[in-house]
Amino acid sequence: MTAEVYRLRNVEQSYGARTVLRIDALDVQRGSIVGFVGPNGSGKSTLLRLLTFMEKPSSGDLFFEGLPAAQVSEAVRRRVSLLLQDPYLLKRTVFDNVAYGLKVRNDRADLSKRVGEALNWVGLSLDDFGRRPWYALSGGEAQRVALASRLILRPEVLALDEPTSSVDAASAALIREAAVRARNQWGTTLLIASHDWAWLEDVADGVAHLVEGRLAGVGITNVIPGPWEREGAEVCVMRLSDGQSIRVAPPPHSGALAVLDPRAVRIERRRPESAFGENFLEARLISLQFQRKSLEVVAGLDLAGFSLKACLPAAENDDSAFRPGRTVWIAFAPQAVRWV
Ligand SMILES: Nc1ncnc2c1ncn2[C@@H]1O[C@H](COP(=O)(O)OP(=O)(O)OP(=O)(O)O)[C@@H](O)[C@H]1O
Repeated sequence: MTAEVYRLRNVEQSYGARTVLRIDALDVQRGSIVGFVGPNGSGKSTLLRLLTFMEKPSSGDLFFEGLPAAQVSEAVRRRVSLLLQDPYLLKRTVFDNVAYGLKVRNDRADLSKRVGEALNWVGLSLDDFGRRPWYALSGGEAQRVALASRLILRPEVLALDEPTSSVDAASAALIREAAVRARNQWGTTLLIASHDWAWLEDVADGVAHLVEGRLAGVGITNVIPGPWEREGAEVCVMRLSDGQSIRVAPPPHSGALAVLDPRAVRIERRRPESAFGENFLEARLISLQFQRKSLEVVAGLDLAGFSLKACLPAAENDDSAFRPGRTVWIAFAPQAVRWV
């Protein structure tokens, strides 16, 4: 078995004449947790459908465990499971829903015990829920039953598409714990599309940012939205609604995305005396979030209506100089902006 469970090269997905996903390269290691974040319509669900064999890419190479996707057997595909935001349950009891996958596989040994265990993983008991029909469940319970019906199969890959966005906080916590436990206990590779950025940053080995169907980067990333205007041959400008502007080198082709590493953004408390060669902009500090893994503090900034992130080493904020609500100055070099 390869260490890489997925390898994608130049994968595109189009619907009619519209290309909605264009992934140049993506590798996923076995047993890793990969998060996918991005605005609505950026292609997260489409990518998860390709990775779980629900759809075939329009073009490009998708390898699963070293094999081209088209050659992956039905038995192997069944070890890959997708949980959607709105769970689909069979019009049967909770027990039947959770047991269904095992029955289809003709694997009926200790059925009740295994259904009970799978339900326990998501905080439900067989005694209380086993005989309940599908319609007598809250949204959070239904989502947990749907997850249990996948966990009982001990999937090799579990893809979760916005698994917690329409459930309450208690159900969300149970879903998050059960998914991570599957990875820790069985080595299940987790692919998670979510707007829960804080959770992904906490548990994922890498968080991939999708913007307009393309991978804008892995880790905390800024995409500067534009629109960009040419100012001579060497400079492109984005004009903000408050009169400020951002200047960068021109893109290599139209349609490229401007990406700015948050570690390349400096935050200053006062207006700098000289702005020569750098972008200096007034911003409002909205949030500060400590990252346990990197020991950094991520500052969320509002810049005339669009948000930007900057990383502060934790020690730098010892004197609480930066507090949410304050006006600050941010600085970054034009060359810090990459085009992808
Ligand atoms: N079957 C389809 N036919 C046509 N267009 C589609 C189809 N599926 C997705 N799209 C389009 O592809 C783009 C990406 O959609 P996708 O659902 O993958 O985005 P997403 O990042 O998951 O969005 P959200 O966060 O809103 O769930 C959207 O513009 C969507 O309208």
